[in-house]
Amino acid sequence: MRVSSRLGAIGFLESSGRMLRGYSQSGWGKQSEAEGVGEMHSAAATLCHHRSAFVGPGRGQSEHPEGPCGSGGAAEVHPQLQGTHRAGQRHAGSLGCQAFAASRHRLEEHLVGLGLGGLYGSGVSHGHELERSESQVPQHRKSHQPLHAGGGGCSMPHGAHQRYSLPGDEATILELVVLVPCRGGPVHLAARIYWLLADLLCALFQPDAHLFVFHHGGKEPDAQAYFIKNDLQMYDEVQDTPANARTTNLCHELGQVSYVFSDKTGTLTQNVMELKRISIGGEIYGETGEESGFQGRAAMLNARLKNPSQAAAIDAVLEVLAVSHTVVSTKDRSGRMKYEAESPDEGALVEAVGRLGWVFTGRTNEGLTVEVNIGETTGSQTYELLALNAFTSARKRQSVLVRRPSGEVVLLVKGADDVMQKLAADPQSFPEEHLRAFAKQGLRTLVMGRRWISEAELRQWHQEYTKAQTSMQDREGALAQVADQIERSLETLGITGIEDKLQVGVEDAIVKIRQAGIKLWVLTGDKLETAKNIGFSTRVLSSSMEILTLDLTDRRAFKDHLEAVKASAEQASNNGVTVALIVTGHALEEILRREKSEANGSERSMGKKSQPKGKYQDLFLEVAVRCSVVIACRVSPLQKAEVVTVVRKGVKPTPVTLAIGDGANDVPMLQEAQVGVGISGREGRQAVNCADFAISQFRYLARLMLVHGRWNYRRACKFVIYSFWKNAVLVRSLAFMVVWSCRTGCMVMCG
Ligand SMILES: Nc1ncnc2c1ncn2[C@@H]1O[C@H](COP(=O)(O)OP(=O)(O)OP(=O)(O)O)[C@@H](O)[C@H]1O
Ligand SMILES: [Mg+2]
Ligand code: NA
Repeated sequence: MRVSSRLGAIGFLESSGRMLRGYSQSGWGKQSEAEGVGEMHSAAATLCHHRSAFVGPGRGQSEHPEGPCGSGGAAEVHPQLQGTHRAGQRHAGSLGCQAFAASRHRLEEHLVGLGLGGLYGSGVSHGHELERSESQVPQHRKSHQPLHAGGGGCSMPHGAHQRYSLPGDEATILELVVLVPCRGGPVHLAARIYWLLADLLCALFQPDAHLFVFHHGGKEPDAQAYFIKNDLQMYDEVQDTPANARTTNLCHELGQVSYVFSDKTGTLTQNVMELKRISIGGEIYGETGEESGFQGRAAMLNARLKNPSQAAAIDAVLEVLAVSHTVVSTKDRSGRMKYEAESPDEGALVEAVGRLGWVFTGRTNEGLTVEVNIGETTGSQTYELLALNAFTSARKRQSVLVRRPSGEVVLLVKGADDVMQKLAADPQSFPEEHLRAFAKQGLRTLVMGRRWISEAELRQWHQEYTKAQTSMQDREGALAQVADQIERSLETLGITGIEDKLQVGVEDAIVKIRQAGIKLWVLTGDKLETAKNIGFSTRVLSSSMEILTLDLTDRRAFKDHLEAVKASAEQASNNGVTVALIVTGHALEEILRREKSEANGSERSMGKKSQPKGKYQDLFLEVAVRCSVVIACRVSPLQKAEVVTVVRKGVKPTPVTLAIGDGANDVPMLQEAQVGVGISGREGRQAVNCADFAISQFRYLARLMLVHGRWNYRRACKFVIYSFWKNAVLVRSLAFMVVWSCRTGCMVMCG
């Protein structure tokens, strides 16, 4: 098709209605800009030399004094014009595109006649140009179709060619040619369009990495957490508990952990307690061995018969075990006693002592009843419960004040060896040797004691006890204080050795964790020897290690002691020997003891904001960072948390810490570490409820950190990079869009 004449400009009015811009199509991005109708003509004139030409109206009516807006200019068709006509391509822009060749005044008249003059401007050429082109048009149709009204979008295809002649002036031809800007042919265009669209689609339809990784509030299901929850290799069939991720946004932290703080009892061990040995009056009954249960029954009964004083000592121990506890009993259908204990130690003891002839049968309003079938007084006995001083990890002991069936008032106590030694009436005759023997076998030890209480003391003390019980603030502290008043000068009766077997697979998990270069700290409320023994059997400690012990024997010499330990740690680590440190609760207390601030006035105002450092905190850390294993024993729940804080804040660069525990005494530690892992064990759900992850066996920790943690961390890293890329792509496609559409905002599409 030959085209006789046309205009060459693209013009539009900005929404203000004032500014007119004409854009040249000579190469995209190149533009000539003109303001005002008058200048549009010159803009159009320059455009005439180029193959594409548009006249586009702005939206709405121009307020320009010269009338309808518009632009354009008549021009000769560029020789290439015909080559660019391609059917099937559309200009889908928001501008109406018209090209006219006409003489200006006639066109204007005509457009007004068509009712379009207000909306469409016209670019016109001079008649002589038109005349010349007319001769090249062999045939023209008359057409009075209205042009696209409204300026809201022209959907005429590329190459659309319409002619108009003005009424009564057949010689003047309006010719409308819609040209889609294109350079380089259809393949080029198609490639560009494809690329642009693909780019935009990529950018717009990618899931947003930010949203995915960082912006979830904990309850939303998260893919990473899903993998953890559904990992069959972390599912405990026996207890029917899968792993659980309670805080989903910590999943990737699992892969960066460099310090693990672990509890001992119930975390490394099963928390399935069994009484194995008892020391009474210088004699040890029972043995540790493969057979389950207490094996010293026969020997004990024998000793009872032979020696009356030993018999009394044995009865006294059994009495404490059967009466001083918080166990609740129920009878099952077959009439057998079943015990529910908050403390697994107590459960095991009550169970074992029942087999030795002191069966705890239950609690009533009056007190607790015991079925005795050993010794002189047999049958059901009721002990009136006068007071209960509950066990706490800080007190490390528990006692009951009871009135025996025979009428005497007695305080029955059991607790950790070190506190019981302090409370003993005669600390010198404390059976330390047996204690050490039990602990070396990895047994948990408890010491039994008692004191006869006079009626007068009972009356006076009980008043204080009732007051403390009803105190409105810090009741626990008040109760502990009154308990301290009565728990003193105890007669030491005996020691129990309770076995708590290691969990399956703990050794392997610990070896893996240590091979990964992760430092392992075991923090336990249990005593040093027991902890050390468990340390060896879990392979936390090994005989090739240099094991250093930090205890508080003399407060004044403590600094020198610490310096000496530091020197040996340095020497050993320089020689390539792995160093392990065992630190006691007393030593930790001294290390973390805060020095009184010099300016005592400002002490309060400084308050919690800047907690002063512990006295020997830095020195201790210098030792601790050289050790790949640290065992802290006889630590209180608060100290467990403080140790985590010291490492978190003191070690540089700041490490990611993970704490794992099962009991209520681990809760502060779990909350202090960045990642808290609870073991859903036998000590209630407190630890699990405040943990970020819950597993049912220690051995799953290795998989949680080394497999899931690593994967999660890698995924998170990829998402971050992906997110950067996505945004780069988005901006890039917009940038190309701007250039290619000549800043018109018009999208060129295949149609
Ligand atoms: N019910 C109890 N009655 C009396 N003393 C107890 C009782 N339970 C524990 N003890 C003593 O108190 C100590 C501290 O107990 P705590 O619960 O803080 O730690 P743990 O259970 O020994 O160890 P871990 O911190 O590893 O769980 C125990 O080692 C034990 O000697
Ligand atoms: Mg405990
Ligand atoms: Na525990």
